[in-house]
Amino acid sequence: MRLHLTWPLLKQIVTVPKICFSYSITSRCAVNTGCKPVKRRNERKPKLPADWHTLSWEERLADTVTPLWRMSYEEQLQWKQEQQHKILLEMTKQLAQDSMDPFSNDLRFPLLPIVASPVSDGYRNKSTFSVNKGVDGNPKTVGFYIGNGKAGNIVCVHGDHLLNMPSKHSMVARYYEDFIRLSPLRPCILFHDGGHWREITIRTNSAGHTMAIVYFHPQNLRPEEIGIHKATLVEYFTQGPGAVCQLDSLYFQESTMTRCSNEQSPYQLLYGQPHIFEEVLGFKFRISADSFFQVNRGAAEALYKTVAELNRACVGGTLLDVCCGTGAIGISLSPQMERVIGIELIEQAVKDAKCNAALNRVHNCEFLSGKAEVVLPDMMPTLNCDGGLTAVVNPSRAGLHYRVVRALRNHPAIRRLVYISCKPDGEAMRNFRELCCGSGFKRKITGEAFKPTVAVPVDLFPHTPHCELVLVFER
Ligand SMILES: C[S@@+](CC[C@H](N)C(=O)[O-])C[C@H]1O[C@@H](n2cnc3c(N)ncnc32)[C@H](O)[C@@H]1O
Repeated sequence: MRLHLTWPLLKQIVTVPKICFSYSITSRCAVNTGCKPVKRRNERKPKLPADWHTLSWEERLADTVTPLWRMSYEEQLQWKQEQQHKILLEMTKQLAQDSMDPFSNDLRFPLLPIVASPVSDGYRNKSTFSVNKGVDGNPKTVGFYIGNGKAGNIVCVHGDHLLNMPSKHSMVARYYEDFIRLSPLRPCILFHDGGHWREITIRTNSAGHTMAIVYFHPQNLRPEEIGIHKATLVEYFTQGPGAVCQLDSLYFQESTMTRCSNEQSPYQLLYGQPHIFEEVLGFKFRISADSFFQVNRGAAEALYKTVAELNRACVGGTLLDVCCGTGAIGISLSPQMERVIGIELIEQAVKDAKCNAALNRVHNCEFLSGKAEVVLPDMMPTLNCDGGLTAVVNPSRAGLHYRVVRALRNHPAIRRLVYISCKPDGEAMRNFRELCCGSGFKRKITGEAFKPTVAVPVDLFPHTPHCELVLVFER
């Protein structure tokens, strides 16, 4: 379809993108979390078909970002259960080595059946699309990478066919592609090579609201020049072809690094509502552009219910919600606790968490801003532990800093700790060993060792190899 536009800033003839509204996915997990880059080499994935390089680009992309897509959801759950069993066996082996106990190749605690996601398709509420050279060589293609920079074989493929993203995300990405193709500015593919248009992140909620965040490299443009392109972008999405996306918020970030926090470079609201809201377990959550929120709302409810069940033994005391994001775990557990203290690195997320407590009339939660490794060790000695003290930790893939584990372990009042990890075979494994090792293992660990007592996988990421593992440690 060709449209003759009359809107002032882009008076051109535009071909509206042919959009296949099925599903697609982001190539990244949590972003803006301040975590270290993740090594993907050791990731557990099913083997690719032998003729992988003869497959279509779409199949190769699906095999890269949703490698379980060929299996039924039942088979996926079984596969994940087996993977979690292997990871926990490896953990048991490492813990046995640390304590010089014999290892008999069995788990010494129950691994409960994986909790399924209530929705297996189109579940993502956040996706980040890259800009790079497409299959046809067009450098203004918005999608997901296949290949790698070192080998120089990156191809950016549209993700419309992928199974885990709502069609709205593909739609906004396609219109963003159309917009940048109309723009006289180049895409920013390699930072040292110039160009401006970078990724787009799209967030949606169950009420159908949509937030888009456009990342832009300013290079040497003057603020007034950038202002013209921002105005063009707003016009495209409010009065031009992109208006069909019905964005509720449009943000813009001038970013010269792969990831910038709001403090490093503010998220500029160009249009609409400053926040997106979501409801989880009857609580309402405000989510800012920079804040983490679990990508699968329905499965997040299952996760938080699981944590609440496992925390039952600690009802009534104080809960430390370490790496609390917008306060989802602490607030959802607040009815069973006397007091909740959340700690979070991202300032916008802490503001959200405080607002969320107020929004839900929850009066027993407080949220502290900063690195857990700085905040927690100073706070621990001042805590009133009458009624008991417990912790739920849910760090990024980078795991907890050693100082956090040490502060938790050295506090005698903590008898039970719930560790939630989406990558238990990564840095979290180091934390499991630090929690369970003998006192002499590392300097200044004086507290009694923990032991794993039960594990429950919860599937937040159907079609991918990942799930969340909830692991309870007690002493
Ligand atoms: C996997 S998210 C979990 C968020 C929250 N528990 C939830 O369920 O929504 C991890 C969170 O840890 C935060 N984080 C990362 N490094 C941190 C640190 N050193 N200290 C405190 N928080 C940190 C991230 O900003 C992110 O919000």
